[in-house]
Amino acid sequence: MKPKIFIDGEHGTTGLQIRTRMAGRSDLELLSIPEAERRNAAMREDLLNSADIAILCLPDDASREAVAMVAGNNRVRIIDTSTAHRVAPDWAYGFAEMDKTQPAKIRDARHVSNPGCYPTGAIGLIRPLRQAGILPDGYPVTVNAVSGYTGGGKQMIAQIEDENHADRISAPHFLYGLPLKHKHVPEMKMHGLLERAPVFSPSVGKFAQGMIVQVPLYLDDLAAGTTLESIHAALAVHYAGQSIVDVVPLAESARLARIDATELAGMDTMKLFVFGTPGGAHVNLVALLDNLGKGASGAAVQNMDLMLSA
Ligand SMILES: NC(=O)C1=CN([C@@H]2O[C@H](COP(=O)(O)OP(=O)(O)OC[C@H]3O[C@@H](n4cnc5c(N)ncnc54)[C@H](OP(=O)(O)O)[C@@H]3O)[C@@H](O)[C@H]2O)C=CC1
Ligand SMILES: CC(=O)N[C@@H](CCC(=O)OP(=O)(O)O)C(=O)O
Repeated sequence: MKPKIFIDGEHGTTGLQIRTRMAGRSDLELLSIPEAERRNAAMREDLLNSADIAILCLPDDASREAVAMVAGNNRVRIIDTSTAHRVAPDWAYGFAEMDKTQPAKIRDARHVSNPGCYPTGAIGLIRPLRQAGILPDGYPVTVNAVSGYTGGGKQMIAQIEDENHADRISAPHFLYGLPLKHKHVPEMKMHGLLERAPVFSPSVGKFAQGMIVQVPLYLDDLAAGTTLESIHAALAVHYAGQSIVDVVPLAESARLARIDATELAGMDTMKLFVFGTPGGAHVNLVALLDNLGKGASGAAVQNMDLMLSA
């Protein structure tokens, strides 16, 4: 029997992209809800309870409600793409490359929380340096980022694409999250193994898909003797043996004049760069990804496949 997959929120931005990735998969049976019934709680409850894996592509509150709908069902497994369960101790964090043991944790989990798009970049850069002893306890980490506007879901897409929208956004690039209380900070802190919450400043550019996450650091304030080379080596060792996260060689990074935020649009991989001048005082760590690829839908499909491999 083919595993039954239900995407709750399949007509939204993340859900649609997961559906696209599953098109043509003859190894799966996709359960589907008509678009007009997408908020029909009774139909959703029925489909959620009929699935082997339910992928939640909903706002946080609706995700919590969906989890409650399967509370009495000890068979259905869940992947939640929302923020609702990303620091919950009994949910596996769905970032397979963050540790060598993480794929097995995801494979065997009943409940998997898909990481946020920004945290995928930030944790991807920070965690290996914490584990290697390069980034000291208490270092004041900052994370600056730009996302494609699909990161804001249907509402932001309409605000940017619909010229007649009542709350139209016409800026080519804008900062938001200005009170510095973004919902992604707790997962960056927890899974980045940080003692102090990072200062996180996100922004949106007028392009649909793509993302740059930057973590600038002072070399003097890292472990004694840290260089661009030793940071690069720690990342390269951490990500050896897998094909999703690519640590770009230092010599290749040194030749680049600029980074295009849309370079990986449509792809489910992530590139990590180490920038700076040998002998200089600073290093800028950069992650490049698609907010809807490795940042959301691509990661969800990767997690589903891991869970199905159990
Ligand atoms: N977009 C991105 O890049 C990323 C998104 N995520 C997360 O994925 C989740 C979905 O986001 P996204 O796809 O962008 O959002 P969208 O707004 O594009 O889609 C959400 C979908 O959920 C539906 N929905 C909302 N409330 C309910 C409800 N109570 N019951 C049933 N359906 C409901 C919406 O229907 P309706 O059209 O009626 O509103 C819509 O179809 C969010 O938690 C988001 O934070 C995570 C990483 C990246
Ligand atoms: C551009 C934009 O608005 N982005 C969203 C994050 C998108 C995302 O990653 O969703 P999760 O919060 O579920 O992780 C935001 O900042 O809230």
